[in-house]
Amino acid sequence: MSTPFETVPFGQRLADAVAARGPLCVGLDPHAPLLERWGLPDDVDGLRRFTDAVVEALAGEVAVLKPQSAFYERHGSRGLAVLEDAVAGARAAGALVLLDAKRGDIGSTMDAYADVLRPEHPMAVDALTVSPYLGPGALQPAVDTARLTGSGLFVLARTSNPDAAALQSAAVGERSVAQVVVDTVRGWNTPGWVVGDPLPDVGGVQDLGSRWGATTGSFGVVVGATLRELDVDLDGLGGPVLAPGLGTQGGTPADLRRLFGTGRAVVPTVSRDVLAAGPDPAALRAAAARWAEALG
Ligand SMILES: O=c1ccn([C@@H]2O[C@H](COP(=O)(O)O)[C@@H](O)[C@H]2O)c(=O)[nH]1
Repeated sequence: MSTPFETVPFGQRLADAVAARGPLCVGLDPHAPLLERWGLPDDVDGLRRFTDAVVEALAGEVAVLKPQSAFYERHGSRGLAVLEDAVAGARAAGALVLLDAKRGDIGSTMDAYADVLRPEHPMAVDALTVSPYLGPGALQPAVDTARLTGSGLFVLARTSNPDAAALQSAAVGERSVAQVVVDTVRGWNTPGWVVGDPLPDVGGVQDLGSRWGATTGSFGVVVGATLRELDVDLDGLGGPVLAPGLGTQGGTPADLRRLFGTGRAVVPTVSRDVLAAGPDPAALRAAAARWAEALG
């Protein structure tokens, strides 16, 4: 694929969107019980009506929309067509689109997964969630594509599900798995660093480039708002933190402040707790506004 580029990198576009609209990300998770609650059938027609309603209500309001790919894939190619239209519609209305697909594989396959970050892709998105389970180096093709196209990645580090620590807090030498992930992403946000290089020395500078602003990098991590304590060191990350787990999974705005304080570039993301307010567009907007205010 040949590729024209976003002239402004994802990290800067995200910082600009947050400045204009606040940091809230709303997830599109059209699971069957939710469609039923909205009075919609669990089929492609229901999926489209749900998705159009959420995009219509929120794409002009929130900084980021995060469609969960699984809920579209389960409806086959027609479900993916709904997702393609939603991504285009959301971006046209000014929201950044983070595709939550948690991709991760060996290099050649990762390269293909990363094509969704190219502007000429039928579902071109601004950023993608990726899984580091095959090793940080396996994600390099996605990093290269993101750099080339001015898009972003969020890497699973300390996820919001209750049993995540069983793997993510396991020790690799002196660090946890999650810390290796965070440190790798810190490297990606450092110009010139490649996997295998010594980690950049942040010299004790907290949040070097991690606050919103011109220095926000395009590579972020996922750290759940459900953690009892922040057991990874995010200092000097240089990029944003996507924080899921709010609302239905039990995380609260107070948890977010306890874990991350106020000085980091955190994107809190809420799906079910906002979507449950639909299908009325005003009610959806009000639910998102309530979260935005509580998180403010
Ligand atoms: O650690 C993670 C990473 C991603 N998710 C995704 O978020 C939504 C669930 O959001 P709710 O606000 O709880 O409805 C879903 O798409 C997950 O795959 C996560 O929950 N935790």
